[in-house]
Formats: sequence, structure tokens, C-alpha cells
Amino acid sequence: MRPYVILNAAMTLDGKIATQTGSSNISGKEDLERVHELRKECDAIMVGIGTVMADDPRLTVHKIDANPEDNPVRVVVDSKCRTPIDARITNGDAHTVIACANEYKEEFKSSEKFEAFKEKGVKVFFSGDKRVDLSALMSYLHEEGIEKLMLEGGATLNFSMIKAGLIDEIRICIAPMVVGGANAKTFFDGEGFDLMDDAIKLELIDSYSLGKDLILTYKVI
Ligand SMILES: NC(=O)c1ccc[n+]([C@@H]2O[C@H](COP(=O)([O-])OP(=O)(O)OC[C@H]3O[C@@H](n4cnc5c(N)ncnc54)[C@H](O)[C@@H]3O)[C@@H](O)[C@H]2O)c1
Ligand SMILES: Nc1nc(=O)c(N)c(NC[C@H](O)[C@H](O)[C@H](O)COP(=O)(O)O)[nH]1
Repeated sequence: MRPYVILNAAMTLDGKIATQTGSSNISGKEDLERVHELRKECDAIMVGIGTVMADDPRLTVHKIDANPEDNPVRVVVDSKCRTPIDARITNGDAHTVIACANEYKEEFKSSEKFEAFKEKGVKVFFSGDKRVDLSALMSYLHEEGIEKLMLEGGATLNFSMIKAGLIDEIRICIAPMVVGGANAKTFFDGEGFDLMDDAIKLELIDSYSLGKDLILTYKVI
């Protein structure tokens, strides 16, 4: 068993979720409010360590009226336990789970950072050898009571999750902007598929304008 997983993101018309220098203010005001309404509905929100290092996100509900108990559990996929000790997602605003890989377990468990996270109430979950076993992580989170999980990115984790068949729904905000950049992060990076016939198939179930943005909702089939 695993949570129902909704991938939510924002991208430019040319498919970038950040520029080649990491600039990523893409969503309009109205979409940011939609994102926080979605966060409020979810039991957990998950990002990769690349997003933590690039954005230092709070992953709390703060752009709409909300109470502290509305904050979802924050999950970071972080094989090598690189999450900075002062990362905002390890503060006391919500519960936090850091998912690491077993190869780095002994080294991490004997570190000061591990003790500091324990004192802060941050949970650490180990799975996989060199990389986090995403299916095992989803099962663990479901056992912890997470029924609905919002995946926020980034580019690499999005591909791993969809390739593993762990995404049920995609909600994408397409902003009326073009940034280009061969090295800019796209909605899905990772190793990718070689053949179009191997593409993950989607079914469009909703589309609407929101401010200047276009919001598309797909079921992964
Ligand atoms: N516009 C948006 O909606 C949006 C949302 C989130 C992030 N972003 C942007 O995306 C960028 C970050 O994306 P990224 O690809 O660099 O990093 P990421 O956030 O996708 O994290 C990927 C990292 O997670 C770790 N990891 C551990 N196990 C893994 C597994 N099984 N599969 C995949 N990763 C695993 C690895 O270290 C990997 O490099 C940033 O620029 C951020 O601003 C944009
Ligand atoms: N939907 C969306 N639109 C954007 O334009 C953008 N840059 C992100 N980025 C996702 C990232 O994970 C965090 O949402 C941001 O970094 C803000 O983080 P917080 O509000 O502090 O949690 N997400």
C-alpha cells in the first residue's frame, strides 16, 4: 500500500522548472494560492535534496489562511544526508522525515548532524543502497498514516517517481514565459527514455486558466 501521489509543479512554456542559474519564480499569485490550498489538503509534501539545496523551501502552508496543524509532513529524498542542519524544512513548523540510502547510514548515524536532527524531532528513514528506494519510502509513509502525498519536485526526483509508477496525478501550471537554456532544469530530467513508445502515457482530465497561467491536470495511466 502507498499514498495517493499528486505531482504539482510550475513550468515555463518551454518546459523549464528553473533557469540555468536556478531562478524559479514561475507561478503567478493565483497559482501560488492554489499550491498552498493543495498543500493544506495533503498529509505530506515531498521534494528531493536538489530542491532543498536550491530553494531552502519551507514546505508549509503560508500563502493562505492556515493553522500550524494544517502543515503537511515534510519529506526530503536525500541519499547522502546532505540536508543542511539549518534547512528551513527541519524547523519546528511541521514534522519532517529525511529519507537516506543505506550506504551512508553508519557514517551519518555517527555524525553531529544526526544527533542535532534527533533533538529537533526530525525522523530519518533509510532504504535502498546508493539511492533511496522510493517504493519502500512510499510504503513507510503509508504505514505512518500518509494517505495523500504532494510531490513538488524537482526535475530528477520527478522522473524517478514517474518511472517507478509512483505518481497517480499531475497538476502542472504552465506560465506564459520562455527562458530557454540547454542546461535549465525541466519538469522531468533523470536518465529518461530512449524511445517515444516507452513514454509514460497520460490522460487529460482538466484544464483552466488561472490568472495568466494555464493549469492542466492529468491522470497517469
Ligand atoms: N518550478 C517548480 O515547480 C519546481 C519545483 C521543485 C523544484 N524546482 C527546481 O528544481 C531544481 C531541483 O531539481 P533537481 O533535479 O536538481 O533535484 P531534485 O530536487 O529532483 O533532487 C534530486 C536528488 O535527490 C536525491 N535522490 C535520492 N534518491 C533518489 C531517487 N531514488 N531518485 C531521484 N533522486 C534521488 C539525489 O541526490 C538526486 O540528485 C531546483 O532548481 C528547484 O528550484 C522547481
Ligand atoms: N508551484 C511552484 N511554482 C513555482 O514557481 C516554484 N518556484 C515552485 N517551487 C517549488 C519549491 O519546492 C517551493 O515551493 C518553493 O521553493 C517555495 O517554497 P516555500 O513556499 O518556502 O515552501 N513551485
